[in-house]
Formats: sequence, structure tokens, C-alpha cells
Amino acid sequence: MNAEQAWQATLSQLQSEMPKASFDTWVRSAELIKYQENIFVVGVHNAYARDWLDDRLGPTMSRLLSGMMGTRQEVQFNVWHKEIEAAGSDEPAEVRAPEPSRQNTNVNPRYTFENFVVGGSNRMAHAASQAVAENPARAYNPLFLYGSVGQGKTHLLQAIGNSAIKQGLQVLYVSSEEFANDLINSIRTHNTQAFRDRYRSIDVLLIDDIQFIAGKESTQEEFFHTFNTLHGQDKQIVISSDRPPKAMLTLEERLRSRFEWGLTVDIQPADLEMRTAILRSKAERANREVPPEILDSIARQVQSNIRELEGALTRVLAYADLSGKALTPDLVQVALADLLPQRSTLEPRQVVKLVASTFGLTAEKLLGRDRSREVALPRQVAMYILREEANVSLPQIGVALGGRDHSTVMYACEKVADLMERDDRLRRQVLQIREQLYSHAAA
Ligand SMILES: Nc1ncnc2c1ncn2[C@@H]1O[C@H](COP(=O)(O)OP(=O)(O)OP(=O)(O)O)[C@@H](O)[C@H]1O
Repeated sequence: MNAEQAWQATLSQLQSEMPKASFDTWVRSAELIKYQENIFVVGVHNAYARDWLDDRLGPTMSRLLSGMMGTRQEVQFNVWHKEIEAAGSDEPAEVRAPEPSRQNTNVNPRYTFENFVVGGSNRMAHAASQAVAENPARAYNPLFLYGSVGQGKTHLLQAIGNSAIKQGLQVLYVSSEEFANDLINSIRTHNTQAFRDRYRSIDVLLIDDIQFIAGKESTQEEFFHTFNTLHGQDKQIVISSDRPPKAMLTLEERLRSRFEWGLTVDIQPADLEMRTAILRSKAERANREVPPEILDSIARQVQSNIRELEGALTRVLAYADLSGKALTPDLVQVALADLLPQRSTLEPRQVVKLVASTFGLTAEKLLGRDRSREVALPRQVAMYILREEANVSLPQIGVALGGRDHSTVMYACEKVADLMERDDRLRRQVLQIREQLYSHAAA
């Protein structure tokens, strides 16, 4: 494994383990700018990020990188803005400054339309994003993309950004947390004018995870004015969120209605076919030959989101490289063992309770004799989840679900597996339950 691969694998691991807001604010834009004599020199945008990373993540990153490289590694964080270097800071001179066109845009050249895999679950979102990229402020303004965690919203925002940069436009990508932090800092340093100049003088504003401004009054107020200024000047705004505007309960009405002015599109969780296609594309881009059955096995096991899917592929490949073993289904199981929930620790009672509450039922109802669809389907989902996640046999599942026989359980598992490939809502509900089981298991 070379330094760049170890760095990317470390980022994937941190991303799957850290709270999303912290990862986006502090880690996402960090870049490996140099590797020399077992030192990873990482560029970050400002001194806050440098200090935060140094304090909180330095030792963890060193440990992860040391594990991957097989020898002790250090990490050094450096601020790499050109202005700071010019102003005579004590940052090392060899730290490379970003390309001028990308300076301060926060747009990562890695995310493009070319490497975005299109399928049924994201076709509309992709088409709308491309339309916006081709005709900024003319196609849909704002474009509001929403969908659950790790399904490609940021990727599309960044792809729009990359395309706009190529057209010579001024672009700025920020998460809503960064927007709020910038605002707070500007107030603290009495520099709100600079804040406004920064946000109101661009051609394309890409704002990620807007749900985090819900409930923050002054941030909403400022964003409202930023939105109006840009929109009034025919500048493009693209927003992403984990839910549609209507479901953002503590969002001011005037913002909600503005978000709905343009086009609102959702991205559905990727189905098995899409997940496999994404893995195939990632493997090809990394110039790795991965047998189809290995891709299929990873795609079947990692359903939660595409970020974890990518992390799983990286992990399997790293595991094969480090151990020198061939890529086989057994190796996939070993490599992913601690990513997947610990089967043996899951209690049937815990699953029954969680499934019942997800579907608005009581555990007694789920275990009872009611055969109406409202109860029978959740009961079958509980059977399916126990079959997939817990270390229990079909007859044991039957007993745990109120005394059903094992053929009923088998039929239920097949039915739910089949339904999940066709019914987005059900797939999301099952994913939500699995995610909660993961988080309980990790707690
Ligand atoms: N259709 C796709 N094709 C290729 N890669 C994808 C696709 N969808 C997502 N990815 C990859 O999956 C990872 C997670 O995607 P991304 O960060 O865009 O998700 P997100 O929806 O913004 O998540 P969050 O809700 O956590 O912000 C990224 O590395 C991205 O490149």
C-alpha cells in the first residue's frame, strides 16, 4: 500500500466512525500534500482546523496509518493558504499552495459527473444536477437535493462545482455548519462585512447538509439574506439535505418556501444492482481486478450507504494486499467482520422491539396472531432481520416471533428480500433498523 492509498483508507475509516458534522467540518477538506520519511504532511485550510486535528485526531491518524503502512508513521498538519505563506508565517516553505482557480472554493476535483454512477435511485438528481451545471441559474434555482446519509448528495454538489469552475465561474462549497462557524467567527472578530463579501460575491453557492441550520436563528437569518442577494442577482444556489424542506420542522417558513422555489429532487438508497455497479466502477478506477462474486458479496452485505460501501471495498483490497491472500468470499468475510454488526450479540427481543417501534406497533402486537398486512409485514421484517443479523436458526426465529414454524420464517425472509429490491420505502425502513442495531451494538 502506498502513502496515498493509506491516507485514503484512513479517511474512509474516520468517515465511517466520526460524527458526520465533525468529519465534514474538520477532515473532509484535509489533503495529503507530501509524504517523506514516514511523515504524512497534511494540508488544512486554517489554523483552527490544524489545532483541532492536531489535538483530537493526530494520534488516531498516526495509529491507523502506522497499521496500514506496517511501520511507525507521524502526521503533521500544516496550513497551506498562499496568503499565509506570503504574510511570512512560519509554515514550511515546501508546503504547496492550492491551484489559484480552486483556492477557497472547497471544491474537491475528485468528485465529478464522470465518476458518478447513474441508476434508478439517482437518475433524476443526476439529470437535474447536470442541467444546473450546464446552465447555472437558468435551469433550476435553487436546486434542492435530499436523501439519506452517504447516497451521493455531496458528490453531485461537488460535480456541479467542478463543472462551474471549468466555465470560469466563482464557486463556493460549504457545509451549513461551516457557514454557521464562519458567521460566528466573523461576529467574534467584528468582520461581518468580509463574511458577506465572501458569500455574496460568488456565481455558484453549494451548501451541503442544510438541515443543520434548522433551529439556529441567526444563521437562518444570515442565510436568508445571502440567498436573496444571490438569487436576486441570478446566481446559482444548490442545497443538499437529509430530508425535504417540508420535513425540516424548525426551519423558518420564509426559508422553506424559498427552498421550494426551484426544483426539489430526492436520491433513493442504492439497490443491489447500483451498489454492485458503484463497486465495479471504483475498482476499475483504482485499476484493480476484482472478481464479480467478490463485488456482489460486498454489495449484498453493505447496504447502509455508499460511503461504507467504498470503505468496505478499500478494506477488502487492503486486507488482500497486506495478507498476500487471494480475493475470495472467505477473505471478504474476515476483512469485513468488524464492520458488520456482531451477530452473536444481537438479542431477538431487541430486534422485535426495534422493528415494532419503527412500524408504530407494540412488541405484543408483533408477536400476536393478527394477520393483517400492517402487522404481518413488520413481523416478516423482524424475521428477515434476525435471519440476516443474528446468530439464530430458523426454528429459533420462529419461536422468538411468537411460535411460527421454520417454513413460515423462510418464506418471510424471501418475501422481504424480494420486496426490498422493489419497495424503496421498505428498504429505507430496514436500513434504518439496521443502522440503529449497528449503533446500539457499537455503544
Ligand atoms: N452514484 C455514485 N457513484 C459513485 N460514487 C458515489 C455515488 N454515490 C455516492 N458515491 C460516493 O459515496 C461517498 C458518499 O457520498 P456523498 O458524500 O456524496 O454522500 P452524501 O449523500 O452527501 O452523504 P451525507 O448525507 O453523509 O452528506 C462518496 O465518496 C461518493 O463519491
